[in-house]
Amino acid sequence: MSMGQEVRYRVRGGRPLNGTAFIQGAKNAVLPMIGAALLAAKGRTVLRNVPIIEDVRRALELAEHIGAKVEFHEAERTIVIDASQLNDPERAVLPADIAARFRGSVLFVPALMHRMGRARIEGVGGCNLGSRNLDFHYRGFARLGAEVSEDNERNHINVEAGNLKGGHLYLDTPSHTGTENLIMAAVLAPGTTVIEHVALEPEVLDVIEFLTRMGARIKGGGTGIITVEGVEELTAVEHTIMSDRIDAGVFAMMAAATGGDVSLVGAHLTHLGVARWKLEQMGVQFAQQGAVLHVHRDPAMALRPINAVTSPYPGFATDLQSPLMALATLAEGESYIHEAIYDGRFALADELNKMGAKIEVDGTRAIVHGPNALHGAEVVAHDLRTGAALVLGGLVAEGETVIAPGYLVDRGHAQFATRLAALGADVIREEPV
Ligand SMILES: CC(=O)N[C@H]1[C@@H](OP(=O)(O)OP(=O)(O)OC[C@H]2O[C@@H](n3ccc(=O)[nH]c3=O)[C@H](O)[C@@H]2O)O[C@H](CO)[C@@H](O)[C@@H]1O
Ligand SMILES: C=C(OP(=O)(O)O)C(=O)O
Repeated sequence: MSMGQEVRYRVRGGRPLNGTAFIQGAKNAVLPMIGAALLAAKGRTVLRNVPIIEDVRRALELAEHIGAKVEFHEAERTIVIDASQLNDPERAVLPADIAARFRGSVLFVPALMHRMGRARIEGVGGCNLGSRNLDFHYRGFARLGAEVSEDNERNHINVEAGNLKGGHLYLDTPSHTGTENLIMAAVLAPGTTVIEHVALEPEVLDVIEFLTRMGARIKGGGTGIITVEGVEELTAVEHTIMSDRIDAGVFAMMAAATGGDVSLVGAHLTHLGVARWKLEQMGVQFAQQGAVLHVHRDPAMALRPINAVTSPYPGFATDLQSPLMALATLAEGESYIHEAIYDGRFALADELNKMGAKIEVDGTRAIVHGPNALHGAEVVAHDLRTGAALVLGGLVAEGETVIAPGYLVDRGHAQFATRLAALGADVIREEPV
């Protein structure tokens, strides 16, 4: 696609962010919850506080494709899902044209296994961040009794799952979606399943809460070891999705970059983990007042440089590494960033360098030589968070920054331009005509 035919973000820098912004519901909680809703054979699931993002639209298309009835009431930010008709094994397919557009598609596999006895995965997408294997998922399904085979010629994965039963599972590293997927595979498998070395992310706990409300028996959320007692059926229930800590982190960093003063409705400091402390060290001031997080950065004080290493929660979130890199270009001195989750998440550095930054990358380590006066440029959003980080860069750059493809930003941030404009930023989302 050429730049003229796609959504792009156009940002003119120089205005501090001030005012109140609403933090969206969590992308990385709603996607597993849509997968979990498909486990209920009766009734209608109601999910509230749903972010209006492209990944949710793709997930709903996928749910319809396999036979669910879905309604997305956007004004109410509510999804209603009826999965009672998920019984045609011929439809147990995740087609590449939808599934390859977002990572969360892999979270549909447990529902296909339990409801239809099989699954064929023709593609799984997600941001291109280097190698992103799914071996922990498939190995776990196999230990629960599924037969997983690879069709190398077509690049498909076939899963036969007639008789799942509880088992002892583990993850090599605490994979976020891996944890959610193995829990969902276990909740309807007869017997006890123990899963060791699981993820502790707040979204995982929200998914456990949702599944528990549906009737699942899950213990140990947040401890690193989870025990699941299989139940016979799950019921459709109502749930309000937690707020998106990455969206909150991005808005906080944008306020920091511009020397602004914002109130983030729904944001929680505790969900930021180590990112909170790193931003405080840089000179950002936080105050939690109930469900509102106040963020301030004194424009008269220079931002301090920082060292950060990404790691699973509560470590510094890899999804916040990109906006941190953009913020660090403004800090007085050298910042060191080590990306320890993904081996290819530094595509942002070259784009920021086009805007006047001085960032050196060596494998999974980067040095940001600040401070730099950024200037506008035409830049490429290689992935979702690179896109958001470039919008951050644009907010402090001299002149105009044009960021494309905007689709990647729209995958994960709802009404991004509208919310930023409400804070006083000059950001426009341009649609192709
Ligand atoms: C939809 C969703 O929730 N996406 C989030 C989720 O992605 P996702 O769940 O895909 O990330 P994981 O935690 O699984 O991946 C972390 C690391 O483990 C590796 N790995 C993972 C699974 C596996 O079977 N084999 C394997 O080797 C991956 O290649 C990666 O290097 O957590 C990431 C890490 O916080 C975030 O960046 C993503 O925003
Ligand atoms: C990497 C991300 O998402 P996904 O796992 O959906 O690609 C992200 O949210 O930054």
